Amino acid sequence: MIKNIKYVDGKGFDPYLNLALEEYLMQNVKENECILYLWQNENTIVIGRNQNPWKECKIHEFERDGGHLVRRLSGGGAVYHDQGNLNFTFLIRKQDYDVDRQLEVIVKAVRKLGIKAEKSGRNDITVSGRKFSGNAFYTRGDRCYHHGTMMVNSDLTKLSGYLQVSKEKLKLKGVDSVRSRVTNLSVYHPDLNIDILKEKLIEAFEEVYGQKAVIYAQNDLDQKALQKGREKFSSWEWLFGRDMKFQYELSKRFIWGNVDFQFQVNQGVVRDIQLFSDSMDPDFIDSIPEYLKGCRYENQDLTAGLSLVPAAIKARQEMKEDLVIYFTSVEL
Ligand SMILES: Nc1ncnc2c1ncn2[C@@H]1O[C@H](COP(=O)(O)OC(=O)CCCC[C@@H]2CCSS2)[C@@H](O)[C@H]1O
Repeated sequence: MIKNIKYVDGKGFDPYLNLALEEYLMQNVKENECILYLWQNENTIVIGRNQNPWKECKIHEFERDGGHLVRRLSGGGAVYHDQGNLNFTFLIRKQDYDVDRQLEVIVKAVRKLGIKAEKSGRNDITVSGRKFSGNAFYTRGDRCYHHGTMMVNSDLTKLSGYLQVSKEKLKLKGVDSVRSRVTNLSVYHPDLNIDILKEKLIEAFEEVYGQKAVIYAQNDLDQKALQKGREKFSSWEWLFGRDMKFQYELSKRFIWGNVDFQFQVNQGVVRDIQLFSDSMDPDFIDSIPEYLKGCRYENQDLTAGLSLVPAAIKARQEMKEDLVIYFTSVEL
């Protein structure tokens, strides 16, 4: 039985620190307590725990434009966050975990604004058939969380520009583009802003749980533990070094011929590589794989590997240069 409800007002916009705080709150949630954490990220793509970042978004373009990529603990798909999006997390012990009750808080808050929100499918909340909130869930031992997004006035051009959603997935959802699937709450309530939404969420939280929410004392937080969490969430290993076997293919036509690369990447590192080419210099092509094996599957490392390939003959020098130039900017 929930006896205490608490509220955490997220302060910064650093996605790695925010996720560290979310995990910390989960680890520290007490029995009979429900914590509602409201938070925002700046310009971030959050992928699900088991997702392949290279497949889900245009990482290089996004990071070049100042975006942050984050992998969360919960499963599900990739979502885009900016300061027009508010995230909520309910942190709670397993015996009191109740997704319907938690969702009631969200739906009730939005309905207070005169917007007809509805739960839809496995993890969406929609208005007029369009998604403004995606939800995901996580359990560790007897601690759980349920979190979700709420788009108030997010930049939908960026959202659909950086996320790469497969045609199959869109078809499955019965839409033909990412953009047509989502919406902002401000479309239905032009004066809406994040502060008003927060207010309504707290009101609904108190009504659904039948008590006053106490503000969670943030000055008692263990800063060391939070920094450690932040390091984990921002580490290369956590983001890319997952134990996933996958294959990539790249194709490029140069003046001197066509090259098809097939990469086997595991834990972010090229384990195997095959090259197919109609080049007139097969020995040169054959010499490449051993220099790329063991590189990280990222432009800089692959380019560094390629630059070690010996190419004494002038024609080979030119081929090598073409390849290095190609690998400095190709979208992996
Ligand atoms: N911010 C946001 N809100 C709602 N829907 C979004 C958002 N960004 C993208 N999308 C749409 O959802 C699908 C992915 O839907 P899909 O159902 O695959 O995944 C999710 O919903 C996951 C929600 C995770 C919520 C966490 C809460 C705190 S950290 S992230 C994407 O292709 C877009 O069409």
